[in-house]
Amino acid sequence: MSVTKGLEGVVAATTTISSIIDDKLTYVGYDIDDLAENSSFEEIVFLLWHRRLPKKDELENLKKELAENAEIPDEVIQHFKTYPIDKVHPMAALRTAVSYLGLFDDEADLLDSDANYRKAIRLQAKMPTLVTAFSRIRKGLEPVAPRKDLSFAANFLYMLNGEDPDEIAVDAFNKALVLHADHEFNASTFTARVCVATLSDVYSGITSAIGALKGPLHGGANEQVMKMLTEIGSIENVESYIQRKLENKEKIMGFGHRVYRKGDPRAKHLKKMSEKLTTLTGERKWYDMSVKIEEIVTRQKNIPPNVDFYSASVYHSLGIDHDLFTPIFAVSRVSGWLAHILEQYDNNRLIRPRAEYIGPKKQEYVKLEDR
Ligand SMILES: CC(=O)SCCNC(=O)CCNC(=O)[C@H](O)C(C)(C)COP(=O)(O)OP(=O)(O)OC[C@H]1O[C@@H](n2cnc3c(N)ncnc32)[C@H](O)[C@@H]1OP(=O)(O)O
Ligand SMILES: O=C([O-])CC(=O)C(=O)O
Repeated sequence: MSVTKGLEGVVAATTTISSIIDDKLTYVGYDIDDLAENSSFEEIVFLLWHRRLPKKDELENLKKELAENAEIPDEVIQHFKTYPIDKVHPMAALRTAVSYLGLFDDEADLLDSDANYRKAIRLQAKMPTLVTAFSRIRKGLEPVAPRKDLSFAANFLYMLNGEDPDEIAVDAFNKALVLHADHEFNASTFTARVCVATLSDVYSGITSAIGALKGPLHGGANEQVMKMLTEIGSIENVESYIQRKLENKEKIMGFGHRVYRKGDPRAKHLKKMSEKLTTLTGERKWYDMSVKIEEIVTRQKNIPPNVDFYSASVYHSLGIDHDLFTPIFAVSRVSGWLAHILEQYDNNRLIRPRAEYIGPKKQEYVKLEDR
């Protein structure tokens, strides 16, 4: 047996959902650059789940289904109110809430493909409501009910703040959702697939995926990037802060990737958005500091930024609390997780690799009283 640490380069299955080839990302063969410039997030959801772009009426129908399923049970709202609100990270709250939500879905344990598709709609529709309801409850505010006349992106911002978002914010948020929707066999998607490959249910798959996304080496990095930017504080401090980190062999959050070598194709879109939004808010320093960090890390380590780096200053500029950055990633990525879960069920085999045992062998058992 040969072991590849972290399964680097190991191809674990086939997929028709997304690909990363020669540092290019596609969803069902469509280049991420085209999708980022042109698509609504709802179109991406359709594309990932049906492997083709929707016609107008199909898109309208999906939007309607998402809008009609966006409300969450009152029990879930009341449940949030029992959480130790000032200690709980929103990703932990989301992980718990998705699991809890499953208890109220009569079809939770039905595994036929129609029931699974209906659950996919319900979960995708409810994720923004869960995140925004928790965010409001912990601030002592009542949750804002979803509206049926707003796009997916606009509805999120509306439910978060309780007021109509402006067009620039909606466009930026929509683009961020498009860019985060799927990414081949990343850690959280793989986790979801491993879970449902036991023929466990969709809610278990998504709950496991949220747990995996939460870690700072994966989706949790976007919050850590903003923490770093806040700690640095101003452009004059960038050089010494980053040098110190590199000398101490600490990782710079938002840099590096297991698959991309020349760079993450999503980062340039977020960088452009960061420049635009930070200029508009009069807080361009976050963008300028980020650019300087990028210069130093690429010059010294030749490690380019990933999707999490510039998304931090984008979300900050949209007025979003820093610990909601990763839940927002989940609001988008649940579309990819669901696509992969449905693909896994369609052609399932238990996922069960081997481990090479390197511990002691042929040990002789010694009775408790003789040890
Ligand atoms: C949505 C996402 O999940 S994107 C990734 C989000 N995560 C982050 O931004 C956290 C920071 N980045 C990292 O920790 C890593 O680059 C990962 C986890 C993304 C990829 O990890 P791996 O493929 O296992 O690479 P690994 O950690 O082995 O790094 C390889 C080398 O590059 C260095 N390196 C990798 N990333 C960084 C970084 N961000 N800062 C400094 N050095 C780094 C490592 O120290 C290592 O150097 P060495 O060979 O001298 O020991
Ligand atoms: O693919 C990965 O390893 C991580 C990543 O960029 C993502 O999930 O978007």
